[in-house]
Amino acid sequence: MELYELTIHELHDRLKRKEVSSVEATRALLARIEATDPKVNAFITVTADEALTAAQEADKRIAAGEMDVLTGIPVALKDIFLTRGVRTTCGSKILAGFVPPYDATSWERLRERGAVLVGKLNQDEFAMGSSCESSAFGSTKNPWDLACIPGGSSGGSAAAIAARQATATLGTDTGGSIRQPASHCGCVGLKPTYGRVSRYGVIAYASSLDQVGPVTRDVRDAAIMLGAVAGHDPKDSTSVDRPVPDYTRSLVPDVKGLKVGLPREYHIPGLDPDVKQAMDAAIATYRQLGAEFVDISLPHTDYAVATYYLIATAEASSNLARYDGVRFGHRSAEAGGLVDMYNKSRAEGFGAEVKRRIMLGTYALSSGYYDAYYLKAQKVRTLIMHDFLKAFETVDVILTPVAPTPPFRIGEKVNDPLQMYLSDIFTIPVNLAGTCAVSVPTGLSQSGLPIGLQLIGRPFGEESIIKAAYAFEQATEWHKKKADI
Ligand SMILES: NC(=O)C[C@H](N)C(=O)O
Repeated sequence: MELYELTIHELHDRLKRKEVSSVEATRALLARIEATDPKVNAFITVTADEALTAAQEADKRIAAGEMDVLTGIPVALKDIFLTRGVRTTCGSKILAGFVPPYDATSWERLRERGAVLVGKLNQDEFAMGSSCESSAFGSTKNPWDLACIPGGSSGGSAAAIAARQATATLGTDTGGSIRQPASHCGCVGLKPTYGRVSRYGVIAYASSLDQVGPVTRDVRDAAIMLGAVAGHDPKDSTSVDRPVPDYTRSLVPDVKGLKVGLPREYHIPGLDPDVKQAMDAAIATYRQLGAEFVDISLPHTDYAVATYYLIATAEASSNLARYDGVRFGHRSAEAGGLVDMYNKSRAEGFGAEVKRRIMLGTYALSSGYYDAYYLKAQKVRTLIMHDFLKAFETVDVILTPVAPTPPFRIGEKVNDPLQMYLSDIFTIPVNLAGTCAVSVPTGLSQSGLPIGLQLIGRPFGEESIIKAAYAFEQATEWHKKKADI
């Protein structure tokens, strides 16, 4: 096994036994990035020098016996996390030269435990997209097939894991942005309950939906990363002040008697036959393991995509108002007066998808339309949330596909935003309900591309989805399959 292929817990064991140093592991990953990233384009910025300095520090801590499970582990972050002194672009030209003066809380927590940052990862611009094609820094390719998308918006976070360029990564998920790329790249991706992880220092897209979470090689690593970043942060008033369990204690391969809900509304006509087959096989595996299946209904599912694209765009139009050419980022060189400067800076700095969403959101919030669109969407959101809470009265977890199709080809949906938006049909309701879900590898398509299954838990039920995901992972071999790159 090469050093760059190890999970967090495997590398930790070797570091602990002093078989390898963090500097050696970091060098192995940096060399791997250099060898593979010209093809994959998962990284916007590689922080080689900073990484080696941090790895030396970690080795000192290890030598002094001050070791944590993350000490010396090379990680990479979606370029939406503020990193002090390291350029942070959010995949946008408007922030191309932005160097933040402080760290996001989630990164600060990893850093304090001794994690080593190897770089910042590509993403859809401002996290708006499902394919990583809207980045101003070129699209990321799927390491399983370079002609295909890795998913989005945290496409770089998933591609870097699949290409073995980082031991673990962090992404963000507003409507599926962790789970869908994890599913498309054969990784584990976990979106925690809204409020479980601080959003401080995470560039805001849709603040009532955004949530930070890990993308990893296996479920154990996801549990480790979640435990490290979760918990109350006085700097984010939406982070919830409740104790953080030791999620690794949920790594028990036992689902006997677990009640798993199968929502009837998720049997959509557009479901790809390969995805359907992978789901059927997953259900059979869980049955063999002793889980019980219950037919459930989430009656407002049909409205989820429309509701999401009203709320997310409304919040985005407000959040992105700060990019005005004065406070952050790009300022047009052409501008005459103040208004002209705003207009030109934003016109030059934002890409097409971001502009589309700002316009949609501004329209939905404008007087006369607010009640008809935004307010109505908020009411439907509550109904969707109630659907889930009702379902969780009878089941422990809900099982669904992550995405309706395996990874599609680069360019296939770029000119058809509606088709692109439908990629998140199974993930969006979870964000609207504010609850948690994980994506786990569950098969390969006819053409050998990864497919993921989604396990949805009740609010703050991360332990139950980790347990169910772990049992499945231990019973199958899918997480051991590797992209041939
Ligand atoms: N950001 C996300 O979670 C992805 C979703 N496809 C969106 O564009 O909004």
